[in-house]
Amino acid sequence: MDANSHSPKGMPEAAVKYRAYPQINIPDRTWPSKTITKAPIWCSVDLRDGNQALVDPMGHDRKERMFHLLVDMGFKEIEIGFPSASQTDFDFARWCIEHGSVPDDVSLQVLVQCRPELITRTFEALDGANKPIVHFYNSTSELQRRVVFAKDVKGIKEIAVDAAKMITDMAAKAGGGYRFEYSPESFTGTELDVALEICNAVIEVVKPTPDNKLIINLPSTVEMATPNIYADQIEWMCRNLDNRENLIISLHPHNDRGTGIAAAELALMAGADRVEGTLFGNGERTGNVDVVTMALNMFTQGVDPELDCSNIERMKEVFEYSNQMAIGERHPYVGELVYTAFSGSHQDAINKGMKAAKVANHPVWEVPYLPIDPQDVGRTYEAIIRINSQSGKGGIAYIMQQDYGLNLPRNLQVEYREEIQRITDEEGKELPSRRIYEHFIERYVTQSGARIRFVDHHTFADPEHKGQRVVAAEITDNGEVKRIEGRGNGPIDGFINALSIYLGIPMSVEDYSEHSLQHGSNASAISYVETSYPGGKLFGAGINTNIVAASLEAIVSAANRVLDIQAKKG
Ligand SMILES: CC(=O)SCCNC(=O)CCNC(=O)[C@H](O)C(C)(C)COP(=O)(O)OP(=O)(O)OC[C@H]1O[C@@H](n2cnc3c(N)ncnc32)[C@H](O)[C@@H]1OP(=O)(O)O
Ligand SMILES: CC(C)C(=O)C(=O)O
Repeated sequence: MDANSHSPKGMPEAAVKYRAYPQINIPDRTWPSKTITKAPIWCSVDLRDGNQALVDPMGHDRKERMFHLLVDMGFKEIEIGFPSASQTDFDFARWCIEHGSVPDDVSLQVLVQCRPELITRTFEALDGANKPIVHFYNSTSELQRRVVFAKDVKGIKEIAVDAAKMITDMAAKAGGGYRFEYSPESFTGTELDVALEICNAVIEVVKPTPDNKLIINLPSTVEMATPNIYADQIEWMCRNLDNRENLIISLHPHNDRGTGIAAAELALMAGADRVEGTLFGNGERTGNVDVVTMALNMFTQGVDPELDCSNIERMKEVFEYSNQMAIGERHPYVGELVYTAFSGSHQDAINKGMKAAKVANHPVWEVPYLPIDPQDVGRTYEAIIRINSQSGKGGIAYIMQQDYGLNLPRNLQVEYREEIQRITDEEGKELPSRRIYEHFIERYVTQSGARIRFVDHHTFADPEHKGQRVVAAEITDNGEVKRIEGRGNGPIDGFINALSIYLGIPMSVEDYSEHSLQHGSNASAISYVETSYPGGKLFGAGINTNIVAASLEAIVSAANRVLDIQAKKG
C-alpha cells in the first residue's frame, strides 16, 4: 500500500502514512503522583517566538507596548527578540537597554542560532545590558540532522559546542555578567540519549555554577505525542543531565496537538523549573504554550502563579494590538463568552450558587460552572447570564434581580419564562437583558391599551359584618370612570371581590409578595399578586409609591390579563 492509498472514509490510511510516537522507557516514573505547588520561573517569548509567527511582525511601537505589559505582569525574564536576524529586533534590544527603564530584577533574553556572525552581532546588541540571557540553539532532531544539516550526531554536537565556546568566551571578554540558555531545538524529535549527550557537552563548556546556572531549555518545538510522553522525557532528562543542581530546566511547549498546556503542567510535575510561553498562546503554527491559562490554572488550585493577571482586559487589548490578532470567544479565562451561561440548568445553578456564596460569606470560591471568580481577573458579573432559547427561569430571575432589582416570586418566574421562551423561539436569537425587563414592565405593569385602570380607593369598616372592611374604589373601564365596591378582610381581599363582581369573573388572591425598588425614578415598591380565576392562575404586578396602591394595581394587572385570555378565546 502506498502512502496515499485511501481508507473508505476518504483520508489516507493512517497507519501507512503516520507513525506512533515511541513510549519512553521510565517505568519508575514519579511525576504522576506529584502536584504543582509553586509557580515556575516564567519567561515570555511573545516578542520573539510569538513575533516570528506573525503575518506582519511587530515594529517598535507594538513591541514596546507588549514589553511594558510583560514587565507590569511581573515577568522576570523576557525574550525580546532575535537581534541578529533583523534591524528592528537589534534596535529594540538597544532601546530596551538605553531607554527601556528595565527593572533591575528583569533579565532581557535574546535568541541566536549557533552561527558565529550571528553571535557576534548578538553581543553588539546586548552591550551594556544588565545580566542578559544569551539563548543559543541548534536543531538536534533525527529528521533535521538528516534533511536540514546533513550531519551525524557528532557534527550536530560540534555546532552546539562551538557556539557555547564562542559565547562563553565573548561573555568573559565583555567582563562577564551574562547568563546562558541552550536549546536542543526539536527536542521532541530527538532521541533522548542524543539530546542528553549534546546538552551534557554544552554543560561541560559553560560550566554552570550555583551563582550562574545554565538554562537547559527542552522544547516541544513540534508537539508530537500525548502530554505524558513529554513529562516522561523531562523526568528522564532531569535524572540524567550532568550538574543538575546548577541547571535550570526549562520547558518550551508548542501546541500542535492542542495539549500544550497539559504537557507543560505534567512536565512541571516531572521536575522542570521554568516555562517559556506567550500570552494567550500566540506562536508558530498552533502557538506556544499559553502562560496566562497556565498561570490561572495554578491560581484556581490555590497556588500563587506569580504573574499578575488581574487586568485580563488590558492583556487582551495589548495582545490584539501588538499581535494584530483576535482572541477567540471561548479562549480560557479571557474569551468574551467564558463567564457566560446561556443554558437554563447552568443559569439556575449559577444563580443559586451566587446566592449561596453571598449567604455563606466564605472566602473559598464555590459557584457551579464558574471555576474562577470573574472579578479576580478584572471581569464583571454582568455577562454571567445571557438569555436565549436555551435559557430557563433561573437565568431570567437572575437578570431581573441583578440588573433591575426585581425579585420575581418562583411561580411568576415559571410564568414569565414561558413568555420569554416564546419570544426567543420566535426570534431565534439572544434577548438582551433590557428587552426582558421592558417586556415584563409592559406585560405586567404598564399594560398599554389595557381595559381596566386603577385610579383610587378608600376603605372603611363594614357596618353589617364585624371585622370586615368595605373597599370603595375608582377604576376606569376603557377610559370611563367607574366606582366599584367589595367586602373582605382587608383592602386586597375587598378590592378583588369588588373587581370580580364588576367584571363578572370570580377571582381570588393565591399569593402575594412585595419589595421596595431601587430602580426607576419615582417608584418605591413593586407588588406581585398571583390570582386564580376559572381558567387557572396568573400573576399581575403593580409599581407605586404607596404599597397598598401597588397591590391593587397588581390585581388590576392580573384582571386585564384574564380579560385578554378570555378575549382571545372569544
Ligand atoms: C524553532 C524556532 O522557532 S527557532 C527560531 C527561528 N526563528 C527564525 O527563523 C526567525 C529569525 N530568522 C531569520 O531572520 C533568518 O533565518 C536568519 C537571519 C537568522 C538567518 O537567515 P539566512 O542565513 O538568510 O537564512 P536561513 O535562515 O535560511 O539559514 C539557514 C541556514 O542556517 C543553518 N541553521 C539553521 N539554524 C541553525 C542553528 N540553530 N545553528 C546553526 N546553523 C543553523 C541551516 O542549516 C542553514 O544552513 P545552510 O545555509 O548551510 O543551508
Ligand atoms: C528556539 C527554540 C527554543 C524554539 O523556539 C522552539 O523550539 O520552538
